[in-house]
Amino acid sequence: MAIIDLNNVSKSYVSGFLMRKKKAVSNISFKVGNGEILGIIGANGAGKSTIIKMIQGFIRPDKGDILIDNNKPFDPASRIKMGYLPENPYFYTNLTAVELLRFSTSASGMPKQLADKRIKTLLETVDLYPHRKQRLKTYSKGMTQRAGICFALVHDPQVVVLDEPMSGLDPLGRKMVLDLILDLKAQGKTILFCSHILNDVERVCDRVAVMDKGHLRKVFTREDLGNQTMEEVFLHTIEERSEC
Ligand SMILES: Nc1ncnc2c1ncn2[C@@H]1O[C@H](COP(=O)(O)OP(=O)(O)OP(=O)(O)O)[C@@H](O)[C@H]1O
Repeated sequence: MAIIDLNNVSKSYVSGFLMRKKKAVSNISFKVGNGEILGIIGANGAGKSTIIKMIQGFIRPDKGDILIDNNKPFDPASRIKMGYLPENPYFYTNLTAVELLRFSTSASGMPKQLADKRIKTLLETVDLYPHRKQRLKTYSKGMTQRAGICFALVHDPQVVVLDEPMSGLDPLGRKMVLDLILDLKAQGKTILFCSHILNDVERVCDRVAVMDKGHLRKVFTREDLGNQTMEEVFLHTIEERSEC
């Protein structure tokens, strides 16, 4: 059963002094099944974040439909099911990590005892527990990224959407997050994530979608890769299009 379902979705932005319309994504259709991990890869400006923002219900498509477990993205029934890590997480920096996460658990109505246990486990998993009482303004980029991952997961969402989850992380942090993603998969969560780090995508994704200049060029499984690396398939897909 599809948990994330995009059907013929297009989105343009209007910008600049002349208010020119520019297509960010065109006629995108794909589904992510229950318990599946789909990776989206593509060059800068390919339209990955635009897709994620529409799935989150932050912006609406001009054309086409998006359903999250049969509900529209901006429906509260969808929002409560989703956890989201933005490309550049930014939080109110006078909060400590624990205060930030308590804000999310109380907004989602999680009982306090369960919330405290979950906050502790997550902060330990990403190695932030010793820093839990520090204000976020004292965090490094990688620490903020790890706090953002906890914020995305603390209300125990069924659908997890991660925009560049490895951004700013050192090799240890990257491994930590990859293990966390695999653990979420083992729990049966549905995961969509964008990354420029193709090795990471190859390690964890069941299927990979290649975006290029607002178009979905190809969706392939790990088995489809055969002897090729993810980088070879990616470059080949992009080059094929530019030759057309
Ligand atoms: N708010 C906006 N206003 C105008 N144009 C925008 C806006 N957001 C994105 N765009 C344009 O839409 C296109 C797709 O951008 P998007 O951020 O979705 O790409 P991306 O694949 O996530 O890129 P990156 O890998 O650099 O994060 C780009 O041409 C970008 O300039």
